[in-house]
Amino acid sequence: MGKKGIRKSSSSSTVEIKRPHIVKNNGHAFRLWLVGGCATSPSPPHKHLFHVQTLQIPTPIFYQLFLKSPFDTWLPGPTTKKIFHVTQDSARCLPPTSPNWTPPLFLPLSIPFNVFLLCASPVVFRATLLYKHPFKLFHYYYYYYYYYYHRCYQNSSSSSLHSFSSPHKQPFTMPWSFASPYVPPHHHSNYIPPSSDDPAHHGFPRAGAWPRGGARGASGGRGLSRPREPYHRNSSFPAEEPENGEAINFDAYESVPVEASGKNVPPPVNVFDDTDLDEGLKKNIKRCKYVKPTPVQRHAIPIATAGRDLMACAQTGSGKTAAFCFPIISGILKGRSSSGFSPVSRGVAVAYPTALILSPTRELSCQIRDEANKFAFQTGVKVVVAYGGSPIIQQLRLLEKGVDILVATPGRLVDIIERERVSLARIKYLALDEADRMLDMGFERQIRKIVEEMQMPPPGIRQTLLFSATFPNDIQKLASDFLLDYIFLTVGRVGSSTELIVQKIELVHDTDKRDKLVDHLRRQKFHGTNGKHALTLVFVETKRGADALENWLLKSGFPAIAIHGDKVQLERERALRSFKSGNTPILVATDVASRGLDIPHVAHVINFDLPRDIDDYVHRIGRTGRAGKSGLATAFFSDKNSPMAKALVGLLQEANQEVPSWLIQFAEGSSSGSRGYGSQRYSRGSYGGGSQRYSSGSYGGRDFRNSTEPEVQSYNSGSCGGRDFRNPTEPEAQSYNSGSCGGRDFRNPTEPEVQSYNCYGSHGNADGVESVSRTSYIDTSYDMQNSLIETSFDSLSINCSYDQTDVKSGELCGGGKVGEDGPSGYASIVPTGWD
Ligand SMILES: Nc1ncnc2c1ncn2[C@@H]1O[C@H](COP(=O)(O)OP(=O)(O)OP(=O)(O)O)[C@@H](O)[C@H]1O
Repeated sequence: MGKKGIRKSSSSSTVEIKRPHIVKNNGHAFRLWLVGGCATSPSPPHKHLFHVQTLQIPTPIFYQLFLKSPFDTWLPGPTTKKIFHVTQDSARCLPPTSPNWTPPLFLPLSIPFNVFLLCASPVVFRATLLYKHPFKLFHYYYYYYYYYYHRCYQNSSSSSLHSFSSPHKQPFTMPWSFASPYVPPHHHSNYIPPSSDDPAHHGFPRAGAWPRGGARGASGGRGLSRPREPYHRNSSFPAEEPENGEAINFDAYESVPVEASGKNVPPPVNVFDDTDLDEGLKKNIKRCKYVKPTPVQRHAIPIATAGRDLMACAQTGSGKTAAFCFPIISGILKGRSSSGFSPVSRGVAVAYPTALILSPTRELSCQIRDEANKFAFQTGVKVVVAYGGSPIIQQLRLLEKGVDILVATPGRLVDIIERERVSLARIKYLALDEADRMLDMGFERQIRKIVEEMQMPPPGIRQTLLFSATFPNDIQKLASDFLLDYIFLTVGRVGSSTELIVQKIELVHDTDKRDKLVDHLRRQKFHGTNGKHALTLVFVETKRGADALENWLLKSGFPAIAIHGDKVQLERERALRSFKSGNTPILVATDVASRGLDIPHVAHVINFDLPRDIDDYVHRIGRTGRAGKSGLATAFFSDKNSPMAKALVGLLQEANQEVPSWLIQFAEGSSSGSRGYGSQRYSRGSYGGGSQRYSSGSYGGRDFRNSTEPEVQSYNSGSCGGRDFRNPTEPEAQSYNSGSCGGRDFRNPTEPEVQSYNCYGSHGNADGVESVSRTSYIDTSYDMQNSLIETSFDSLSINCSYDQTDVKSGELCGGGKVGEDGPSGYASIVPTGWD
């Protein structure tokens, strides 16, 4: 398909699809892919919509047309032989029950949509797409359809297809298992059509007009009513600066412990203006209202812009994404000429990205793509995401147009490389987000294959940046294969996001967990604003458990939705969107949602089932208490979790949390031997033994090189989250803090090269010599208390806010502003794919 069959019409903004691609034909039904926009689109393509203006069916036969609209409902088109027009106006003016009513179709560039046609014989379709410049993107709605339609189609006999043809009076209802729960706004009694001169709406209802239930009621899947989704505000299109910011308390980071180990560590910066970043990028940073760099950014950006390899371990929610995106975007802009794509002999375009960012989950990849797009706004840097669970063809098409930064999950990347549609031969920057997860058992082989066997330039030629909130020594050792003369950076008490997250551990019987959960949820409802629940993320162990709990919560009247790896991508994305928007404020999740996802205003994380690995616990609770906000994390601890007790005790102590006495007893009991979890890791360090890691009191990881601690620079006086495994005796570490940090360089078992910065601003080593034993610096430069933080470019007004209740009392925390259509802030999951 591609550009073939598409003709640019006389109007420069209109394209005509001459030969739509008929994907399926069983004699009765066709699914069309109208893919035409790319022929005429100016860049950047992803920010443009095509509006289907007319759809012509010239064959004089009886037919029934079903259109899949962005409103997620199959609706019958008119039974007529004449040309009919699908226009915004007709959709708006006519009641949905009118025979001539058809829903408007808004198409993002080059994304197919479905037309479902029942007719006696094949017909030829023609459609005209009217190019519209969007203020908002709405495209995500209709990619339900691909999936639902596909399943419906495969599972339906032709007789059931014919049952579609009772048209007009009410929307077509699919079998329950295929039915989308979405109710088009036109069916809502309180729908207020937007005025035509309101560019922000383009025929879509206002946010506040979206009800939670819907006319279709039970069609919302499994007979249980589910909150409906509002339209999505795409914030990757930063056309406007946010109108209202939100004060975030960054005091929490004032004395954050920082430790950097390695040779010649570049000094940190205090403000973005002091960095060597590209000017265009700096403008975008200002647009993001990032007033000051977060601690990890202060240290990581100068290291990365100096071209050094970096392994960085910093608290959840502390801004690691920007810490690796900024240097990459800036580097690309500075060395622009070497990027691009070139054709190969077979005429198939091969994309040559300059930067590759790998992440473990699809949702996180999308989030990174969106963040990167935001930072790269108007710089011309092209960001493309590739992830499984969505049609590869769309991703290939985008890649054909060129890519500077490719964000990908490993499996899909390997697939694309093996199809020879992407080459890694010109990669200058490789970043691994959640690097410890990427190098853990599940992904290691694939990552090695990508990094070592697929033409990627070796360390030294490419720059490698590894980031996570946790970095166990064994993973550091693996990761060090990909790095050259790297710096290991730890920021903060990595295991716990300092005291921002109040952690509560409750002793419960397994059979009582649901009752306990209900207690918490009721309390949250009580504390929510306007009767809304505060956003609550409930983690369970298994996918079946997630489904079961979701169903049970729905039956009990709680607006819940589940996300897990067995759900198709569309369902996963829908669940996340619905949760983020506040429409379904309870998300039941497996660990698929535990890492990286930046969901503003998650007030409460409940570990309904505790994870088996303390690192997973750290990441899970890190979904709240982000970017300086407070948060609450509750864990249900039952007998079977006793092997976790020691790790938990250590973690709670590290984060200055209250440790229940019964938990200490469990910890002591399990230290006498019964761990019961086989060879699984529970924590790092001193509580462990043999091959098991239980705890060390020092969370998050330390540079494994520092078993002698050769080159550590310490920037604060705390106990940091990690240590360089290279520095066991810490001879060369630069220490910016005087504590046990969240990670240590595994290279420093004896810490031979420790560089110490006792107090930020008075760079520790009086003689300026780096290779001295650690001294400490207090990092006081990070005071953003009064800065307005608003990461969204979206200017929709924010009306009400959730209560910020007292952290100490153990009540609901997190707070933040929430509008009628959900919390404010950057809605970072913008799905693009189809399943
Ligand atoms: N300098 C800054 N000023 C204000 N807000 C920031 C700054 N840097 C990042 N943020 C915001 O902080 C939030 C958390 O950032 P991010 O998702 O990058 O955290 P993270 O460290 O990657 O977390 P995780 O470990 O969970 O992946 C985001 O909403 C981001 O927009």
